[in-house]
Amino acid sequence: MYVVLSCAASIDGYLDDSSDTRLLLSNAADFDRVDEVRAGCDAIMVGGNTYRRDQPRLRIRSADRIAARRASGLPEHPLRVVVSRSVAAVDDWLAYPSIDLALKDLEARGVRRLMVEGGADVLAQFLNRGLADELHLAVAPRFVGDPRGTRLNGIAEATLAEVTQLDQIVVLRYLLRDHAFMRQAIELSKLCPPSDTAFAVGAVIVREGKILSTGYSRETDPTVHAEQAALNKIGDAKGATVYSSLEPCSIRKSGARPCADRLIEAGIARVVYAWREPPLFVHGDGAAVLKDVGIEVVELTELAAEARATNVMMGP
Ligand SMILES: Nc1c(N[C@@H]2O[C@H](COP(=O)(O)O)[C@@H](O)[C@H]2O)[nH]c(=O)[nH]c1=O
Repeated sequence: MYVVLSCAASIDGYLDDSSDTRLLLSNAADFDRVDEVRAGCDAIMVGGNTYRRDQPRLRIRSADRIAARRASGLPEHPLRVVVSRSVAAVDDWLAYPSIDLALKDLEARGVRRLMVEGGADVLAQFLNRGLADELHLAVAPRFVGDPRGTRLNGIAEATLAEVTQLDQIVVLRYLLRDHAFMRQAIELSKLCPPSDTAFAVGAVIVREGKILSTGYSRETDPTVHAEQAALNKIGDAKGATVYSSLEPCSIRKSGARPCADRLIEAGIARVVYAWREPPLFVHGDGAAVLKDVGIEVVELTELAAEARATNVMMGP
């Protein structure tokens, strides 16, 4: 299940103040954006406090979006879910005593995309436990300054994927799994048969939060690169993200087709790498080649040392 966290915060990071009335931080355009995200999901979740205090409707507002869902065979609205030990299910709401039980049952019900709209406790649990794929944060141009209000708390690693301005609101879209997938790629690099003349690299190909394929250097023959090995195992990688512990190559000493070209040809949408290729064997600029054709490229410099450590020829 792909999990999208969505909330609006003040400049000072508050999701809500301590008053009984709902704090509206979004503007009309932003509520419309939220409506679009809702329409793309199978279920929407809130916590018990939000359920009690806000009495949220969690319905799609746009008639066009409802019609589009109906036309594609979906129910008009996503399922409505509350996680709380004390709230009982009413109307068509689904109530669960814990996030774990909710996720298990929603998965069984065929929910593929879940949106979580709050409150702070539920969002923090998803962040702290690494259960979420994306965070959409709308920042409103005001301060709340209420020490008894609730803030967006949590410990997670995030990369910025998109910034949108809707009049006075800035919407930040963060991806929350890049670091975990990169650590998996680095683990794969440890499986590479040793070589003094080539790097040890691991690669993971992911689409919509699911791993499509993995590979590592020299996995299937003495010259194969990690991205190439991973691509070779699947027919379709269109729109996927490739995590590679090393920047994809743009030139190969052997004259073989560089990985950057292979990634472009496969229709890869996004490339994340940890370690920029040092000019040891060739002078590569894979990242630039990929960016030139409009592929989103992200460098996780904070994991570069870990990716490099597998390569003993680089010295300590
Ligand atoms: N106030 C606020 C949000 N509040 C969220 O929306 C829910 C209410 O949904 P509904 O009853 O369908 O309008 C509420 O319970 C809370 O989770 N969301 C945002 O994007 N921006 C905002 O400023």
